[in-house]
Amino acid sequence: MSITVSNISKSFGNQKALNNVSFSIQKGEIVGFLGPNGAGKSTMMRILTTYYKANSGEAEVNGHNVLTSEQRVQKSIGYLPEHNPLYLDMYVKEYLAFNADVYQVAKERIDIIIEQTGLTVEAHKKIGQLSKGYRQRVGLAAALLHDPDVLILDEPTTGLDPNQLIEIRKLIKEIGKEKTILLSTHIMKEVEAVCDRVIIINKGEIVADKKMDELREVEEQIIEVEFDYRVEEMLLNKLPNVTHVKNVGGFVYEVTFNTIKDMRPAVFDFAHDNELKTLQLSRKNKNLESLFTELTS
Ligand SMILES: Nc1ncnc2c1ncn2[C@@H]1O[C@H](COP(=O)(O)OP(=O)(O)OP(=O)(O)O)[C@@H](O)[C@H]1O
Repeated sequence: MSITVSNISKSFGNQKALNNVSFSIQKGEIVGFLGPNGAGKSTMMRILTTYYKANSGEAEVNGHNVLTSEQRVQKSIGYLPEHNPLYLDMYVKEYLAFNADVYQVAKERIDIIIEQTGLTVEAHKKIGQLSKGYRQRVGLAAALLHDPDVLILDEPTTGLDPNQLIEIRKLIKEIGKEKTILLSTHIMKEVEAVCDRVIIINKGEIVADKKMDELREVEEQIIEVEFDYRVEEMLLNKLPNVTHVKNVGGFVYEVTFNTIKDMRPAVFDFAHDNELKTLQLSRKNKNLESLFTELTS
């Protein structure tokens, strides 16, 4: 296992930021750590990076205990903190050289990392002159310099414009081919775009831990349909793969199916066969977004 967290709790004064949190991450996984503001994502990440000490429980990175083998843990981890603090007056290369010194990394690594993170054309500039997207690349480059096995990225795309966002997600996915990544976010689409697995945290507790493939497979489909007249729910229940029918007011019905096949044509044909007119028909998917809302609202 690259990361193992067992029964971690952490309080700040009276406030419990993490309550008995456990999960593990295998080598090579890209895991999204998803939760609303204040859920405990950064706190968990800071415990893994040894910046915070937990009140109870245990955590290991690459088999090294965060309490008893701090330095080994730090060597195993590349960390991009929230808000990516950088020295804006430093040149990109100068900043990476400074980090290489701190980590006692050979200077040759700098050019390799600059290329890997797509910084080559901007490498001669001062960090303060770079766009936010390129500043994130510098943060990622610094986190990767010592070639860690595990990357911990705290909200790596916050504040980026849509193009930069796509670029940085692409880069993270690319890096994820060789590293284990734990990435925090409150954007569900980000998890869908980048991750193999999602761990949802709410109020300091893990409320879901699922593989993205699993989520896609169990996708439920809800069709909202409005007819021009009342229909017996019993009749709608006879449609194939129906799990639930609900009248949501007037002649509007919500029909839930447990199939990924688009059931709109079947509902349309149903109306025709029963001499009803379809006034409106729309399909909603029970995807990660609804799971997140259900578990965290
Ligand atoms: N150093 C601290 N001192 C006091 N309280 C803290 C400290 N760090 C975190 N907290 C509290 O712990 C809780 C969890 O915060 P945390 O920053 O881990 O959440 P988060 O999920 O990362 O949120 P966000 O998405 O807003 O960054 C919050 O209520 C926060 O106020």
